[in-house]
Formats: sequence, structure tokens, C-alpha cells
Amino acid sequence: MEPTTFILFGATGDLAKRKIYPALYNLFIDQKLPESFSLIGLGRREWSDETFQANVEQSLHEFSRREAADSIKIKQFVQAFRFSMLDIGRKEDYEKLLQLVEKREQELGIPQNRLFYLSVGPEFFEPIAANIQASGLGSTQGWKRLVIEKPFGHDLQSARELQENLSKSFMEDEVYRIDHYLGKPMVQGLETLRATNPVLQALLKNRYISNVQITANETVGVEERAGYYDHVGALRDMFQNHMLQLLMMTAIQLPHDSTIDQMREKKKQVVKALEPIRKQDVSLNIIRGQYQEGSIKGLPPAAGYTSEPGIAPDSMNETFIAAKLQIEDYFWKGVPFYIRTGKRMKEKSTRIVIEFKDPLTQLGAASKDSSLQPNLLVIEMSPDESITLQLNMNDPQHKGEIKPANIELHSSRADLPEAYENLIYDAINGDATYFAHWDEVELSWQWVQPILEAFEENLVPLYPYAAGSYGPAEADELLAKDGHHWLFDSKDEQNKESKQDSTAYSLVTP
Ligand SMILES: NC(=O)C1=CN([C@@H]2O[C@H](COP(=O)(O)OP(=O)(O)OC[C@H]3O[C@@H](n4cnc5c(N)ncnc54)[C@H](OP(=O)(O)O)[C@@H]3O)[C@@H](O)[C@H]2O)C=CC1
Ligand SMILES: O=C1O[C@H](COP(=O)(O)O)[C@@H](O)[C@H](O)[C@H]1O
Repeated sequence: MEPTTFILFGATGDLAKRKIYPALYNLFIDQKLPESFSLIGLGRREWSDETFQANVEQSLHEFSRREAADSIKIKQFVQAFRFSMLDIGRKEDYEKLLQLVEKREQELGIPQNRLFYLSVGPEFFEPIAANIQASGLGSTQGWKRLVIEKPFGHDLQSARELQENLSKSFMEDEVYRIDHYLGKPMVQGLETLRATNPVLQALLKNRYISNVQITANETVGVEERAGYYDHVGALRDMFQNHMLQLLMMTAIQLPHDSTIDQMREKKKQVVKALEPIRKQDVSLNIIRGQYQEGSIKGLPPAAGYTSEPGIAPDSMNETFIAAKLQIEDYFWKGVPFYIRTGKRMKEKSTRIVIEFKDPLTQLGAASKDSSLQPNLLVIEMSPDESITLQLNMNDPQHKGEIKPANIELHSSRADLPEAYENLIYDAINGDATYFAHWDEVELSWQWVQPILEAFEENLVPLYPYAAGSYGPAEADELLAKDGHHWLFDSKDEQNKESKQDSTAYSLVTP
């Protein structure tokens, strides 16, 4: 791996301590960091290197997936860390930073490979990129990369403006837009699952598939992020980025071992093929909701959204969204994709469910056997990671009866890398496969824009739902009018019964 200087804006912030330091530490333990690695943390606080290192160490104790008990390893890890005070708007701070970066490069005898990680609010992306360029930090003799956190823009126009400004300082292949869902191991495995298994590849098309459901439900509420979330809502926070990326990763068709360019082109084609939604039709296909007081898993009632600290009492911001989308291409035409995401839901669950058609009904069998459950392929990403195939089998104890059987594959490794580990590793190695390309981001905003406008103009009702539920009843009706229902929820009685009755074959992969 190439020697790297990791320059972290926002080194004193929440994301750095909860995600970035633990990810770097786990890469270090797994020997997946370059041998010559130097990190320079930036913020306005007057921290010495020692205070910075102590804060990093503390964050490992609090947030690392691995117990950070080996004090020798931790000391080795943090000795690469230095701190420099920097106010984003002060040009002279960048000159001081350049001197420190060059000093460290000389001390370590390493080339000028610089990775700038912007773990700061989006209003700072442009001034930082411009100052990197103006100060000479960006004129390296090695490579330079810019890793930026979400959100990338607030709507289509602001995203375009941001892109235009960033492109004055960084080329597109130097920009790594983080979408942490693309770092999740199950998401990264989707393409391989399909491309290397002809049995799945053959079936993943409209001829055999009834519908696809993508869910990212959370039990947490707005937490301490009211200032951010109340201006953003579920549509911008989750749907425009994470959920549409999951849709692209589910729908792309690629040969095994395809290149990054092929993958990006195919992802782009998927969003391009999404049937556009007109502002006046938004309420037909999109349900928005806001959580009210309610109890999750028998705990004391959680406050309603508008009673949360920092939220406007009359806020019309959505904390839930459910949508029906159609991909107008050769493979998926006619297959509805249902997407939903919400806060304060009954359970934490991120999953993709693919429901297969019932060939018996299709072939016009005299009467459909109502005990038959649909075949399902379920990809669970959170809280556990697994792949389940639901099939129908003869119940050996009651001859002639047909029962669903779930074949569940899960990894025996309890310590799978976290999304940030995968993504930071890739950024250091210059592999942008699992980062969002500008074309995808722009097309996603383009598709979402009429929905943003319809919400702003109040053309879509804001349905209340109780905390601890599965969202407003209208989200169920969205599917019911097509003859479907949300699958694999624990309230999914049909599925619950079938699970109770079903034979489970649990396979653990090495
Ligand atoms: N926290 C999370 O879970 C997630 C965050 N994100 C994104 O990550 C980014 C960072 O979020 P988060 O860590 O939560 O934010 P915080 O508010 O916790 O941290 C902000 C950081 O920015 C620095 N900062 C603010 N103003 C200035 C300035 N004028 N000059 C120099 N540094 C400044 C602060 O340093 P100091 O105060 O020392 O100046 C601090 O380190 C945001 O874009 C957010 O949307 C994305 C996904 C999840
Ligand atoms: O990006 C975000 O994601 C989290 C949910 O991430 P997950 O990996 O726990 O599913 C969400 O809570 C947050 O609001 C959003 O900004």
C-alpha cells in the first residue's frame, strides 16, 4: 500500500470519534493501513498532539467494534497522529497546515500522497476545497483525493453548484463521495451473489419477479441532530442517497469481474430508467409520515417528533417515507420496487426482499393453493447479516402438507468489517467502486426533485404514525392496492405463521 497522509477536517467532531478513528484502528489491527501512515487532525480547538491522541484513544474505548485493550497497540496506532488548529475560513491556517504536512512527509520520507477527509458540515466543502487549492496543499507530486461526507447538496440545483465549485479544485476521479450504505458488507456482496450464481442470475428479471421491497427502518429518533434533521427529513437524509443506492445495487446486471466504469455506467442506467414522477402525481406513489409519541418494545413512551428538543412545534418535516418506483428497462419493466425508511419504527431492520411470482397462478392452475407461500430471497443487512431463501417443501411429519422452509445463510464471522472500514480502506487504495459518482448523485436528485417540491408545496399529506409502529397505514395501502404487503416484518402475520411452521435450515458459511 502506498504511504499516505490522511488530513482530517472535523477531527474533534462526532463522526470522527464514532466512526473514523475506530475504522482506522481496526484497519491498523488487520494490517490494512499503509506502513507509512500519517494523520493530521484539524479543528478550532487548541489541542496539543497529546490531547488529540488521548481523545482518539478514548473514542476507541467507546466505539471500536474490537475491544481496544492492548495499550501497546493503541500507542503504536496514535503515534502517527498530529493536531493542527485550523479555522476553515482562515487562509493562513492552510499555510501552517502545508508546512506541517511537508514536515511530516520529510520526517517519514514519504511521497506527497494526500487524502483530504472532510468530516465537517456541508457548508464547508467548497471553502475547504478552494483553500486546499489556493494554499498549494493540493499541488502534490503524488496523488490527492477528497473524501466528502453527506449531504451532497440540498436539492438538484445546490448539488450542481457544489459539484461545479468542487471541480475547480479536484477532478472527478479524485472525489470520493461517501455513502456508507455502499460500504456495508452485504451491499458490497450483492453483485457477486448475482454474478457468480447462475441460478439467481437466471431468475432476477421481470419474468419471474413479482416485486422488490427495500426497507431501512430505525428505532432511534432524531437524537441530538435536530438542527440538521429538521431541515432535511427522511427524503434527503436517507432516500435520495442510501435508498436509491440500494435500488441501483439491487437492479444492476453485470458480468462477474466487471470494471468500476462498467459498474458506474450500469448504475447510472438504472436511475435513468426510473419512471419519472410528476409533481402532481407524487401523492399517488409516495407516502410521507411523522412519528408521534409511542412505545418501542415495551419501553417508556418516546416523545413525538415535534416535542423533541430543537424541533419546531409546527414542523412538517417527514421522518418516514414509503415509495413505489418502476424501472423501465428490459429486465425490470413491470416489477414494482417498494422502498421505505423511517425513524422510531418498531424494529431496526435494513433488508431487501425479492418476492418471486407464483408460477402456478401464472400457468392458470385451477385453484391456487392458499397455503403456498411465495418464494422469497431476503438479504438482511442490519441488525444481522444473512441471506434467506424461502422455498416450499413437503412437511415430513404431515404427509401431503406443504410448508415453507427457510434456508438461511449467515457468516460465522462475528467481527465483519464496518462500512467505514471498507470505505476508508478503498479510499486509501484509490478504489472508488463503492463511492457515489457525480452522475448517480445528479440523476438521483433529478428524480427526487418533484417530490421535494410537492412536499414543500404541501401537495402530499403528512400522515402521523405512532413511535414503535411500522409507519402510517397508508404505507401498507400503497402495496395493498397492487395486491402486495410488506414482507418479513414481525407484524407480517402470514410470514410469522409461516416462520413458526416452517422448517429452518441454517447454514453458516466459513
Ligand atoms: N455524526 C454522524 O453520525 C454523521 C455525520 N455525517 C456528516 O459528517 C459531517 C460531520 O458531522 P459531525 O462529526 O456529526 O459534526 P460535529 O458538529 O460533531 O463536528 C463538526 C466538526 O467540524 C469542525 N468545525 C466546525 N466549524 C469549523 C470551522 N469554522 N473551522 C474548523 N473546523 C470547524 C468542528 O471542530 P471544532 O469545533 O474543533 O472547530 C468539528 O470537528 C457532516 O457533514 C455530517 O452531515 C454523516 C453521517 C453520519
Ligand atoms: O446516514 C444516515 O444513516 C443513519 C442510519 O445508518 P445505519 O447504518 O444505522 O442504517 C441514520 O440514522 C442517519 O439519520 C443518516 O444520516
